[in-house]
Amino acid sequence: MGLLVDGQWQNQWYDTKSTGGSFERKESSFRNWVTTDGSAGSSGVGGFKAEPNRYHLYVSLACPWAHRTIIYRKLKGLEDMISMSVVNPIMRDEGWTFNDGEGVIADPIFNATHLYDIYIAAQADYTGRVTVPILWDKTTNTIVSNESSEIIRMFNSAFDEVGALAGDFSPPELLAEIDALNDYIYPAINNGVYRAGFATTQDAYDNAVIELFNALDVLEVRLDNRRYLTGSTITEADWRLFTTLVRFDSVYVGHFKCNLHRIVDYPNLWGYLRDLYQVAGIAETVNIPYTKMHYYGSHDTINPTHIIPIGPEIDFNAPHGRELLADS
Ligand SMILES: N[C@@H](CCC(=O)N[C@@H](CS)C(=O)NCC(=O)O)C(=O)O
Repeated sequence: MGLLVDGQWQNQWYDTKSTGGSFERKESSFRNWVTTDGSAGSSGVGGFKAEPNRYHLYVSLACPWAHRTIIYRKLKGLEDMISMSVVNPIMRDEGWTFNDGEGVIADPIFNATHLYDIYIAAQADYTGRVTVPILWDKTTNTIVSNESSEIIRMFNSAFDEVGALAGDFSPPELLAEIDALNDYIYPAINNGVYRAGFATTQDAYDNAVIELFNALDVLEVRLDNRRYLTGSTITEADWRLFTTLVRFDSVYVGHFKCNLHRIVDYPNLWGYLRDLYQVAGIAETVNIPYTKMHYYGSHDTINPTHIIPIGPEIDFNAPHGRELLADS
């Protein structure tokens, strides 16, 4: 794990000293938007028109933020028009690499060895973390965005006029509710598991875990009479929650010490997780062995032996019965 400083790679672990043992995720650096006509989006500069075969996505199959973009690429039928590379699951001193291994799809553009090469290609003096996902523009040779929440909003609609599949996961009438759910779920749950796992003081860990499980309890009640978070249709809020829930019992319970309960202990959350997993195409976006290799194999400070636990056994394909809530 490390970062680039003026385009030079430096190997260092997250600094939690300056924040009293708490892990604070840094803002993403590239914030441009692909739009139907190439006009500027809500941040960044214009010039990124939605066109088939123009963009390339760099991901890790382990990363819950990158997973969002893989799901949207799949559900919106963008696989033939947006190419994709997958980094090696292990991320240690050199950061993410394209070394051969489980799930790896090499970089067809630069044949890069390291993911940081892509950041340097976009900006030779880049300073910052080297994260997935990255949306790369093959026409202007730069990074459009490295912010997953914005990449999925682009994938949701920008390519509709050039052949994407129908489907709007953030329709205008639900947008305020989706944004409110995201604002609640991101700090407490999506990033909450990381705040627990990367904490370096007992207090920081305790606070993160308590907030995490309080939020899961709230959602368990919410899903009692709603099939999905906003009701009877799947929205962006569901996909953003899904990528954390699907990793929870295999990784976050053990590796990040989020062990008050497992997702299989919550009847509604567990049924809901299976329901989303069983949506056509989604199972293909989930790779639990790769995901376990990443977390248990990469974080030296948390798991210095790199031993990967064998379990748990989880049957995401078991019937969930939640279609009975469809009209609520
Ligand atoms: N805000 C970013 C966060 C992405 C992120 O933190 N990705 C992690 C993997 S799960 C990463 O690449 N970390 C490498 C690092 O921090 O050095 C997004 O949502 O796109």
